[in-house]
Amino acid sequence: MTTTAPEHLAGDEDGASGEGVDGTAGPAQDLFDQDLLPAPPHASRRLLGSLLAPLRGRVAVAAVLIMLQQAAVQVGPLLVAYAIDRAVPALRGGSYGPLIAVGAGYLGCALAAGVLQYVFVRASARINQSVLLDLRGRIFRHGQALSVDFHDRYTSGRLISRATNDVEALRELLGEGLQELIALVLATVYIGVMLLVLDWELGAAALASFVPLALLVRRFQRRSARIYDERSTAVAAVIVKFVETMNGIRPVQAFRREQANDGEFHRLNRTHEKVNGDSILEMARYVVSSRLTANTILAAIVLWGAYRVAAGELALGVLAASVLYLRRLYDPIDHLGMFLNSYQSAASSLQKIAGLLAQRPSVPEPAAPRALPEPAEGVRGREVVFDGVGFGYRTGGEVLPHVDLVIPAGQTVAVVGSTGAGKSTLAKLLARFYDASAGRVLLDGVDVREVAGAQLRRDVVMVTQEAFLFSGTVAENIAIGRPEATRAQVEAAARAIGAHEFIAALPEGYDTDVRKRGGRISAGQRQLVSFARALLADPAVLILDEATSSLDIPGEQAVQRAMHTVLRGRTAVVIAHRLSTVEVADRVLVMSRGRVVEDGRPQDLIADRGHFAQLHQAWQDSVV
Ligand SMILES: Nc1ncnc2c1ncn2[C@@H]1O[C@H](COP(=O)(O)OP(=O)(O)OP(=O)(O)O)[C@@H](O)[C@H]1O
Repeated sequence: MTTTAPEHLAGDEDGASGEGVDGTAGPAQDLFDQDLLPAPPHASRRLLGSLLAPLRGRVAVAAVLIMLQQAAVQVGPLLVAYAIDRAVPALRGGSYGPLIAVGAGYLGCALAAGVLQYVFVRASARINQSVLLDLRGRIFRHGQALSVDFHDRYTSGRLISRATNDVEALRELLGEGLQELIALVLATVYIGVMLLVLDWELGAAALASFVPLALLVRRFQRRSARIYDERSTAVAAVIVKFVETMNGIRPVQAFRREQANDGEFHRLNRTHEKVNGDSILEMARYVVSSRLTANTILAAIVLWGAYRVAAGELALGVLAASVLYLRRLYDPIDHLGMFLNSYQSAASSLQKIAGLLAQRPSVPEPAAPRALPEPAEGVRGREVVFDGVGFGYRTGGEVLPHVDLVIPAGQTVAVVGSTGAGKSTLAKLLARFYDASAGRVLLDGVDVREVAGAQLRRDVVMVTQEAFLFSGTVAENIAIGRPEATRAQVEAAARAIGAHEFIAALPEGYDTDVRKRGGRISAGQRQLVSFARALLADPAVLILDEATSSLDIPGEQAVQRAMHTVLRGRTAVVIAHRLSTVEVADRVLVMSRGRVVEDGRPQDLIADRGHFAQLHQAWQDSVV
């Protein structure tokens, strides 16, 4: 099943610029439309192995415990046979000893089995919790480590589904299913041996009865594997739709999408329900057919056994014990179905998680990072070079055909151009959210692909329009790029860009939690906070992508004033729609269809009467 609609969410989440929506080729049939991502063979088995490997010792202890527990449980029918064939005749002869021994043995075994089970359940619960803790952590870390390119295509709803629904499926398997299976396998082995020891003919017949039962199990397993794949995809689709709608609740309500969304959600919900129904039906079919088969076999064995008892070939106690053993074997056959259900569910979930974890960042860390040279005395910025850079998003056509550009250290460059011209893309290549498909982006002569991620994030900071705030206080949000900053430094940064007044007016000032009521912060204020954040991070290269677009005129003027201070000495790339922003620039680049079509000082470009002159005129007209 494919869920194309949620892909739009990726664009919305990524940034407010509506990326991916007007992509040239459009994200038609992307592999990422599917839940199952490509993974190397046996990836899920290897994943499970790597999760259990550190717990080897504990797994071994749990295995010994369950073996002992099953041994204690399976002695019961043997004691019954002894009671019927030996203790009862002895009692008739006046000897109580054997019967007392049987009673004491039965009690002792029951006690031992109970204690062992308790210890085993505790041990295996600890193993399960460790595995799940590890797995959830891995999914989260991996999701964070994967490049923006991955998140453009794989929606956050799917990621949530992996970390919740799929981990939960594994929890069910490890929690209950696996314990039952181990107990069942061990019981089968013990009972098989006991039956053969008691009476080899009866034992052989009982073991042969496994053939039809195994065939039934196999058929059920095959069918439920398919159903479980469908089920986990259907669950993910429901989650994706839910997350998409709730994340975009404002546009949903603004555009009256509720009814259409209801319809779509209902459809996905129904698909989920139907797949669930199929799974229950399949289970019911299996339970009925396996019970019928088991009971028929049991009836045949009882008849045959009774005939042999009558003929004096078999002791009554042995027949009774054999029937008890067989019942113990056949009774859990329903559970085996349930176990197989949770096994299928977990196997399909594990495969999806393994597929996710097998993804490698498209913007990898360099194997041998190169340090950026120490800046020259008095220089804060770095030289930026685009050397024959070409780029296209994976889901679209070519966006930047060929860019050659040199920005000397300390220069402020404004990038202007029509919507979709490639301005943000240029900036994102510089911040290395994506890697160029051709050519190189150089920082002080070093290819950004060779710079360690940590250094690059320190040296190149991008402030975007969305101005995302993390949960936490305003001060923490400003200090994100420099957590060691003192409160005085945080305040100084806020003052420098004119954010101090509104922050001081918040209920708890800099300590106001931005996610709590009362800490609600407007779009413009969010931009001021993220601007202060960038200032405090003090990068060598600052990219402002429409960073002042949500500010009102006084707010913007405050930022304009601050910009001169903020940008002085550093290299800055300012993507601007407003004339006022361009005024701070030493140089203007005009982009059209991924190419730099004009490049020069603002006043020179105005004099040249080209694109920029026209834009400039239009701006001036709109201001008047
Ligand atoms: N994540 C993405 N996946 C696919 N295509 C994308 C993505 N982001 C942008 N594009 C496409 O690349 C082209 C350039 O987009 P870009 O955001 O760089 O333009 P822009 O000049 O910054 O536009 P705007 O001024 O509207 O923000 C557009 O056609 C856009 O649809």
